[in-house]
Amino acid sequence: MEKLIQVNDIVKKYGSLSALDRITFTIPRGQVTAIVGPNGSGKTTLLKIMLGLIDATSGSVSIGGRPVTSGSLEARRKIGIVVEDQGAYGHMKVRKYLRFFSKLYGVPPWSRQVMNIVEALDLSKYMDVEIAKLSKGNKQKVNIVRALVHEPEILFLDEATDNLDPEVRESVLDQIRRFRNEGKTVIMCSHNLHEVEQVADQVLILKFGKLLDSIRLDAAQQNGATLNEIYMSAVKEMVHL
Ligand SMILES: Nc1ncnc2c1ncn2[C@@H]1O[C@H](COP(=O)(O)OP(=O)(O)OP(=O)(O)O)[C@@H](O)[C@H]1O
Repeated sequence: MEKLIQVNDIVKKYGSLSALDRITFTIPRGQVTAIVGPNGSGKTTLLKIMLGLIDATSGSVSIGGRPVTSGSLEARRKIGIVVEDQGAYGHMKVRKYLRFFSKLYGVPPWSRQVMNIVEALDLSKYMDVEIAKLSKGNKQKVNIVRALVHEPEILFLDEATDNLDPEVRESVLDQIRRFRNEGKTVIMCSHNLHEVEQVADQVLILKFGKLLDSIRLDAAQQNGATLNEIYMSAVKEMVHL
């Protein structure tokens, strides 16, 4: 498997708090990696460092062999990001918003692929509605389409299926599978282990900023273990010293 992302000995401190404590792992190209762990275990902090949105206290991240630091714009063109509540553009109608982001990335709006995603997420009927007036779930769907307008190579999702009804959640999981089947790479944080089990190849378990385990799901499944069992035993064993 080709290594795409290398995370090496990352430490992130907020004052005396170690939000991340010597985290090292690799992410293979063309696979789905899920980061799971209890609230406050450091998942979002880790994603932000991998994206170059914040700097680590020490350690390094590279994507495709190139170091990521805050402000490394070149890497960002290859990346799509879905986080909850991207705020700011609420006054825009969905159509204008998506067109705006296509322009920003210098890609033509309404490629067949983008239209397919709009349809798959059942967003067509909301194209002329202001984003501020959409339900949380529909806002999140717009976030997902926006993250894909420039056809990125790598998709980062932070709790992306929160607020989605079961049917739409399933279509988002389908989009993740489709993306992966095109040889692209997905990194997702989620509290929903059932969902993770359906789409992930690799699962990283964090607690108190430490990486407790890195699991290949196909191997775990061959051994008859469910992700829920593995997760519960890992997080219960780990106590804060
Ligand atoms: N800007 C900040 N300043 C101070 N502490 C922070 C900051 N951002 C995060 N933290 C702390 O770092 C730790 C890890 O937070 P993080 O948001 O990465 O966890 P998480 O695993 O994503 O949590 P959740 O599952 O609740 O979203 C927490 O203790 C959090 O309070």
